Amino acid sequence: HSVGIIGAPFWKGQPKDGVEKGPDLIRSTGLVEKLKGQGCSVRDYGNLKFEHVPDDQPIEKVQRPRSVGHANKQLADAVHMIKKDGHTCVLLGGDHSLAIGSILGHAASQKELCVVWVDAHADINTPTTTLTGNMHGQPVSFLIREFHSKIPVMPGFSWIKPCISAQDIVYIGLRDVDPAEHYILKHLGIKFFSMTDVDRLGIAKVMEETCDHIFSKGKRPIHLSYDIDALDPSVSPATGTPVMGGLTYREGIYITEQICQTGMLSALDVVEVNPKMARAEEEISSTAKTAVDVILGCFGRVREG
Ligand SMILES: CN[C@](CCCC[B-](O)(O)O)(CCN1CCCCC1)C(=O)O
Ligand SMILES: [Mn+2]
Ligand SMILES: [Mn+2]
Repeated sequence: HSVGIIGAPFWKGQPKDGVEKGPDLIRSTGLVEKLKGQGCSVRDYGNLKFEHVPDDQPIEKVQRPRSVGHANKQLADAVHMIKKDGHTCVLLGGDHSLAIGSILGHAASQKELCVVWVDAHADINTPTTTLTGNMHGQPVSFLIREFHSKIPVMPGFSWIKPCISAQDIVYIGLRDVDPAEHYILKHLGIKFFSMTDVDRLGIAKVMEETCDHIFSKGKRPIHLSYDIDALDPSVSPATGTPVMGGLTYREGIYITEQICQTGMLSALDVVEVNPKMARAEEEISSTAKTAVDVILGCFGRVREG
């Protein structure tokens, strides 16, 4: 595996500071050394520098829209470059609004990509349906073609062209979905495995059905967007929007082992690690270590040795 790492210390998709410390916290937990230790070649492209966007007043309810749009344009260009350099791209967040740039940058180099979105949340609010105005709850609505007439024009977002269709994305781990989001998921017929489905089917069947769905017309590059809050807060408490009843550590790692097995992983996001949301040092280290283990599982680490 050839891995290109990019850090995006960005927090403006949500209000809680600390998530911008995610990239360096994950690195300090030994990510590069451990990837090399399991035979990967690794290039760390460092962290993006996000310049201040002045007068970034809310638009209706949407908070910090210009900063989010600008940061994601920078990220999209970086991810595109990393893909052209021939790596599987690993984005270290930062909040989940960064998936806009990560997936668009990925799509610029891989036409037929599909998305596996591992998250307690659907992140599919539009600027109109959002209840909080936080853009980390909206990225998917900017990416899906079926929405194109439903997203209001916003400054900083004119560069965005949706790059996937509703059937190109599968969710795993949903357990805190807003009513408007649920309507959108059902209306667009988007495939999802909630925590109820994980309980009913078991994670092995969930992954089997996920791969059947995304590969129904043949294998294609996968973009795995992994929100650390998909995991149970007992495993990864240091995050901004924790929700009880999440994936176990084993389920979270099994997902990565299965995605790795397809041989089609082309880009990975690991987002929403926020050390300031921890109540104790152990909570920071548990969250950071789990984030590293998620990445190692994507690049060939198997528990049998
Ligand atoms: C479920 N939608 C939320 C959370 C988005 C989480 C983003 B992620 O990247 O961490 O997944 C929450 C909306 N609720 C907040 C509490 C009151 C009811 C609405 C939103 O702000 O849109
Ligand atoms: Mn998310
Ligand atoms: Mn989430």
